[in-house]
Amino acid sequence: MNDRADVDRELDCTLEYQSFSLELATPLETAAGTIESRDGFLVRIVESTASEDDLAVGYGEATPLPGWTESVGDCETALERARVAIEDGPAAALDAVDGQVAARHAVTLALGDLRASREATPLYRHIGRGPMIGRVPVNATIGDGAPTETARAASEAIDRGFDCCKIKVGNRSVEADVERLRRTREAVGPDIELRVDANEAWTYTEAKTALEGLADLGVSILEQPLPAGALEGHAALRERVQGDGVAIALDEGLLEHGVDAICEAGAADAVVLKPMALGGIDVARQIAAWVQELEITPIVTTTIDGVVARTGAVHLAASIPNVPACGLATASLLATDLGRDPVLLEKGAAVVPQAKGLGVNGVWTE
Ligand SMILES: O=C(O)CCC(=O)C1=CC=C[C@@H](O)[C@@H]1C(=O)O
Ligand SMILES: [Mg+2]
Repeated sequence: MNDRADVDRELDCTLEYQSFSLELATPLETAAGTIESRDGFLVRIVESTASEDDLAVGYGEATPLPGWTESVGDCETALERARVAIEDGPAAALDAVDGQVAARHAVTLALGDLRASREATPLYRHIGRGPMIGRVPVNATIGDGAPTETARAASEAIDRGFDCCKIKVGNRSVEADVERLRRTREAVGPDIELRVDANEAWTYTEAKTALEGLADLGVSILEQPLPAGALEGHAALRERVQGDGVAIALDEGLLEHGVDAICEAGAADAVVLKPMALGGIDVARQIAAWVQELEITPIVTTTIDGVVARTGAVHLAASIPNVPACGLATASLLATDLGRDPVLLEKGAAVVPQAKGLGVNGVWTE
């Protein structure tokens, strides 16, 4: 913090971190592999001044994911650097985690939580400076499974109040995946939004074939059908699907190419913003504002994180005007969590915490 008040306050910051391991209730099957557990670090930053009672605390979470972020080892090394560097102030701690996206996510989230708490404002209003937002729309996340299993999981999600489901594809033949979506559409009816995520699994020909079937089933978004590098391929798919309602979203492609290249190639209708993979909700918020200027839709998702990072992603989504359904309802994928979840899911939306800061408590083990 560098406003006038801070100089007068002689701020003193400490940073600590604790490792954790969270099992998934059921492994999440994706075309990029199976996610069985989430190992990471809880981060706490305490800012104090000479006066005893002037203490502020912020929490962050670094949950590396292979293929998306640095390794757990590199993350821990970066956090140790930040633990020492913060004696010279928050900016030094940020320098210490530069280039390590999960570690930077944790430090920036803890600083954001701390600063928003000092402002006595919810984190989403601290980062977006926008109006009060009560809820953000969310999608259910459904992994790869047999047609009957997929249709059942989607029906259960609808029964729990969701009106949007994102289904993992790309592990089977295109015909088998289209059949999975057909059975799901039969089970949930015409009014539920269905999206699919292929995690780079298809060739252009496979994606073209899939799109014909998916369009007939009213699928709204096809996420990352081709390898991350294939910008021209995604642009060509977009030209093919003009008017048939299937939008192309880039996820891994955003991390590979960035916004400029995607926009220049005309490769995406939407981009997926994963704060953990982008290095923080601050970075993701800037990208969201940028792509909305370019009439590209931002969609926020977790990286199947603990409650601290997941709640940070909810605040990020709440700070983005007119955000569509986001991949934030991943708490149920975890068998255990870091602490109580301040985010209630109801009627297809996440109720945004209005407490000061992040709004997560009881996660730190003394
Ligand atoms: O978007 C969602 O519904 C939840 C997040 C999600 O699907 C993912 C999180 C992390 C890695 C991937 O398996 C996957 C994705 O590719 O979007
Ligand atoms: Mg994805």
